[in-house]
Amino acid sequence: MYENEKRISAMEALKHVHSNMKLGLGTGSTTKYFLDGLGELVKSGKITDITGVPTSLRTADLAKSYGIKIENNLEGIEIDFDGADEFDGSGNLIKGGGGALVREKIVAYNSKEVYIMADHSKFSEKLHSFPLPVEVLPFMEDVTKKNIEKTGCKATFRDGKKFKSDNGNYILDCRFDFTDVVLETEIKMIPGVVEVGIFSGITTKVFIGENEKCRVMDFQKS
Ligand SMILES: O=C[C@H](O)[C@H](O)[C@H](O)COP(=O)(O)O
Repeated sequence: MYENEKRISAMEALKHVHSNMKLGLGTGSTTKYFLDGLGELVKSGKITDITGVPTSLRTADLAKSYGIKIENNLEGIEIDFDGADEFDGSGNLIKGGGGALVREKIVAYNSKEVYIMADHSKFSEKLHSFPLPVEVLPFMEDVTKKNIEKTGCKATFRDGKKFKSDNGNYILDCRFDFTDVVLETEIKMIPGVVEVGIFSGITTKVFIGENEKCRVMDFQKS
């Protein structure tokens, strides 16, 4: 869905990459357009000396296949490029639809700039349309689920517990009427919760594909 808009947003974001940069490399289908484009530039030698910090095993594999140097070292990341499942007018995000939220949040938090690429359908005035992904430890996970539900949602294990993250944990998809960003800390306080897919105060730009064009929203990292 909206593949062309995803590609347009990724190509616009890619214009901010030049030789000799250290980048955060996100996960998902929109980021894949970015990585494909970056890979072409690297392979053709138009851009050189790119180091990437990947947010998932699949992103690491893809980047390596393009000859992009991979490093698991957070120091000096200039821009993190990633997608989102939903975003609002303040740059708050819901992430984790692909199960990569833990590593994505670590990389985003430690990057100077965070550029999000998305098609227009991911925008909501108030975050509500995408169920909030929460990563939980595979230990007493049914109790963790019940405690999360006390915050006002209906939670479901992704693929009935068949899905495990790169970190070996379960993902709960939590359906709220409205995902208030204050839930990030409330849910994170629950024992057994590893990370919450609310990214607040972390985005610096959102590239939004709208038909054949790209609109850019700017924010300050808090
Ligand atoms: O865990 C996955 C990530 O948060 C993705 O960035 C997010 O799900 C968006 O993915 P896509 O670009 O495929 O819609």
